[in-house]
Amino acid sequence: MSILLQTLPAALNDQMMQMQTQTQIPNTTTTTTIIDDGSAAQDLSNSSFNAKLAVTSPGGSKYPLHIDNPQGIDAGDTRKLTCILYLNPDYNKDEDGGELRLLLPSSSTDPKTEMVDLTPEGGRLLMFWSDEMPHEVLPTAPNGDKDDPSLDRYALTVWIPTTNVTKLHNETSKFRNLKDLAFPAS
Ligand SMILES: O=C(O)CCC(=O)C(=O)O
Ligand SMILES: [Fe+2]
Repeated sequence: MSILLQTLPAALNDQMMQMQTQTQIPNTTTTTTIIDDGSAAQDLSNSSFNAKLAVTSPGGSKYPLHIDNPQGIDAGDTRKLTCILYLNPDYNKDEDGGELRLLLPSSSTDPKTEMVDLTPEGGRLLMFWSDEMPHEVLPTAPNGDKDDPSLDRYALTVWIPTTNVTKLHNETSKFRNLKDLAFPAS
């Protein structure tokens, strides 16, 4: 784990690691990357990050639809990349719930979103832009006993800031309209 955390920002700024849009869903793969294909030089920090280990209780706990960094520099928030590593090795997709739901563009020409649900299987690493991607966590083990610790959902999130605030809420991103589509009243 420590190796991952130390090398991830540098690797993401490496030309060899620049991602094209790549969505691998679901069960036979452990890595899912949903990143704009114009991702060269987002100026990700290689010296700082925030991290959170979230333990979500069974019995239907959920996390509502949101964008991690909706306001960007207006709120003093420079987080650009969200990386989530799921940690439940024995995840049971029929009972354990807690899928991460992403709202993605239907197509490059269609002003609609489609939902993509990803199971939080242990070992899956998911990355997306913190300032653009609407997402929510569906109920965790909705029929499970809320006091059963074996049903707890574990997720380690690392947020990596950009050192260049012009990269936040960039009007040239192909995901720039997702916020309005996901939150039409706001
Ligand atoms: O645990 C997850 O799958 C996502 C959690 C999340 O969206 C967040 O902490 O902002
Ligand atoms: Fe989030």
